[in-house]
Amino acid sequence: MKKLRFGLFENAQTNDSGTSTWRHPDSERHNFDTLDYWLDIARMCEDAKLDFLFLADAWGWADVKGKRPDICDTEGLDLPRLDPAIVGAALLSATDKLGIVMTGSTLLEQPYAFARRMQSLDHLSKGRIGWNVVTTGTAETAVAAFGVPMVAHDERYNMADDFMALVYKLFEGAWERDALERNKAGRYANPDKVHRIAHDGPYFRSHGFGNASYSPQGTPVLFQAGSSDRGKAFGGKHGECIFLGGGTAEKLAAQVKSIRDEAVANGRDANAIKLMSAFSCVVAPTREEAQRKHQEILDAQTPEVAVASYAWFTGLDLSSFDPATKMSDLHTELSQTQIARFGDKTVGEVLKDWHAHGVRTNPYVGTPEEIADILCDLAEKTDLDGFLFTPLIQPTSTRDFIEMVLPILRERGVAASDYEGDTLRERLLGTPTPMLRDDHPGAGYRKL
Ligand SMILES: Cc1cc2nc3c(=O)[nH]c(=O)nc-3n(C[C@H](O)[C@H](O)[C@H](O)COP(=O)(O)O)c2cc1C
Repeated sequence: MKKLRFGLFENAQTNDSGTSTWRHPDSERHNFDTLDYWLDIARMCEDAKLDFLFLADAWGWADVKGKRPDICDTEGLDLPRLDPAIVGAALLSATDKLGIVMTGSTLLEQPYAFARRMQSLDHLSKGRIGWNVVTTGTAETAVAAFGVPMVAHDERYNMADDFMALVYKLFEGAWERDALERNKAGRYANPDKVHRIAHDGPYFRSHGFGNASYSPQGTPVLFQAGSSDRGKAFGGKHGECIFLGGGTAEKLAAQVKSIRDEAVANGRDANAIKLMSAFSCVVAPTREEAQRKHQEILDAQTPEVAVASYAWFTGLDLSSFDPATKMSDLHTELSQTQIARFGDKTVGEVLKDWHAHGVRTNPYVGTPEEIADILCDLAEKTDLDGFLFTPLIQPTSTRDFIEMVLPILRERGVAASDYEGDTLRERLLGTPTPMLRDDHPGAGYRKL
C-alpha cells in the first residue's frame, strides 16, 4: 500500500465546521487569538512529522432571514476570526519542515496583492506554502461586507479561472527563477530576466512588473475542495491536492476517480493530483471509553447551533421548512455541496445530522487499532493519497490521534516516520523539483 500523507485541519476561530465545541472542558480553541495556542499546535504537528497544517478560512457569517442569530455570538459560531496568512507567518520561525497551507478567496482577494503575500510566505518558509483556492461559499454576506456585487455559484469559478491566469503570470512569468544574482561586485538582478506582465481578463486586469521575485516553489502548492460539478472541473484543471469531505469508501472512490478523470481531460497525469479525505475520530484505549468521549462532545451541541450554522453555509433556514421536505427540492447559490451531499434525505434528517457533526461527516469512534483499520481499508478501496485530520476538540483530539493512531500506521508502513524532500511540493506530490509539474497549466507561464 502506498505511503499516506497527513495534514491537520485548523481554523483561526473559536469553533469550526458548523459545530460549537468551545465549552468542552478540554477545548483550548477560545485562545485561538493568542500566539501560544498556535505555536503549540504547530510544534505538535512538526514533532509528529505531519505534512502540513491547514488553516481554513471564510468570510461572511450566518444569516437567517436577514438577521445574524444571537446564538452566533453566544456560541462564537462564525465570528470572530484571524487572518490565516498572518497566523501562518507567525509559525514559520517556530517550524522547519512543516507545510503551512491556507485558504485564500478568488472572489474577495485582490490578485496582485495576494500573489505577493503568497510569494513572501514562500520565500520566508523556503518553499513550505500551500494555497487552498476557494470561491467563497458564504458569498452573500461576504460581498456585503466587501461592498462588491454578488457573483453566482458557477460564475465564481469563471472568475477564479481568470484570477489563476493572472497570478500564474506573477508567480511564474514576472521574474525568472535565476533573475536575482545578488553579486556585490556585479549586479543585483539581471534585467533580461525581469518581465513586464499584461493581463486583460474578463474579471481582472494587471499591467507591469511583479512586486516579488520568483519564490522557492514559484506557485504555492495548489489545494482545492469544491465538489460541485463546476468545482470539480476547476480542481481537475488547477488543483494539485484536492480535499474531499469524507464519506463511505464507495462515495470516496467515485470522487477520486472522477477527479483523476478531470485531470486527464485537462491533459494532466491522473496521479498529478493527490486526494486527501477529511475525517474525524474519537479514540480511546477501549471502545466504551471512546463512545463516552463522543457522547460528551455531542452533548455540547444544540439544535439552534445546527440551524444557524447550516444557514451560514447555504443561506437556507432549515427550521422554516416542513421536516419532510426532500433536500433535493432545495436550491442555493452558496455552497451547493451542502445540499447535494445529502441525496434523498429530508430536512428533518439533515438537521439531526448537522446537529451531531456540522459540515463534517460522522467521526470514527473506537480503539486505536480500529481507527487505523478504517483508514487503511478506506485508502485501499478508494485510491486516496492521504487524510486531513479534522479535530473535534483542540488540542486533545489531535494529540490522541498522534499518540494513539499514528504509531500504528507507522508500524504498518503507511505513515512516514520522517520528513523527506525540502519543499511542500516535493514532499506531498513527489515532484523532482520544487516547481509545478510540466503538465500543470501554470507551468506554461514560466519563462526559463
Ligand atoms: C476539507 C475541506 C476544507 C475546506 N476548507 C474551506 C475553507 O477554508 N474555506 C471555504 O470557503 N471553503 C472551504 N471548503 C469548502 C470548499 O472549498 C468549497 O468552497 C465548497 O465545497 C463550495 O464549493 P462547491 O459548491 O463548488 O462545492 C472546504 C471543504 C473541504 C472538504
